[in-house]
Amino acid sequence: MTNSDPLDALEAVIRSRRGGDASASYVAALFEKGRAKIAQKVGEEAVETAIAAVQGDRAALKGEAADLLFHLIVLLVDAGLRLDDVRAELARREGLSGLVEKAARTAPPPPAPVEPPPPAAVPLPLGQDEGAPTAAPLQSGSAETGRPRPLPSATGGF
Ligand SMILES: N=c1c2ncn([C@@H]3O[C@H](COP(=O)(O)OP(=O)(O)OP(=O)(O)O)[C@@H](O)[C@H]3O)c2ncn1[C@@H]1O[C@H](COP(=O)(O)O)[C@@H](O)[C@H]1O
Repeated sequence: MTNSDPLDALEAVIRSRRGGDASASYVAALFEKGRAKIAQKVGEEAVETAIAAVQGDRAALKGEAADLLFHLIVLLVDAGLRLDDVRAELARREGLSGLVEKAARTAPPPPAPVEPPPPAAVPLPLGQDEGAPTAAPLQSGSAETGRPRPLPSATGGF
């Protein structure tokens, strides 16, 4: 099978260099140095890419972007990922505006549930003093503890 995408072809070559002769292959030497070194190269190339862009140097930007992509693929391969994994992630995001996604990320948390108000005092019927028996309370107490039970919420409880 032929690789028509140059990035796929490059990924295949990079993959084939794992465990190779570090004295004969830059990629094999990178793998040998380890993930921290590869990640450092990605960081350096990213900074150089950004500098070239800010300086408006299109030729340098093209070269640095190529260096960045190359080292990023080495890092992905070292981490056991494929370009197809990145493509799938980008496809998953297709159609989701970065502005919408960011707004959802920074949305304030929903308000805390409101505690029900304490039960209102039951007014005494006219002519009845405090010592006399009163009407049954709106809220019945627990038979076991005598403490008032919490009011049920409108939605059936918390
Ligand atoms: N696309 C590239 C590619 N892009 C950049 N580079 C190398 O990446 C290095 C980056 O340059 P720097 O000056 O930043 O790095 P450095 O100073 O050499 O490295 P450090 O001392 O910082 O570790 C250079 O040596 C470039 O030649 C690449 N090396 C290889 N490839 C591809 O990878 C394939 C396999 O390469 P080998 O494994 O070397 O056969 C090649 O056929 C190419 O297709």
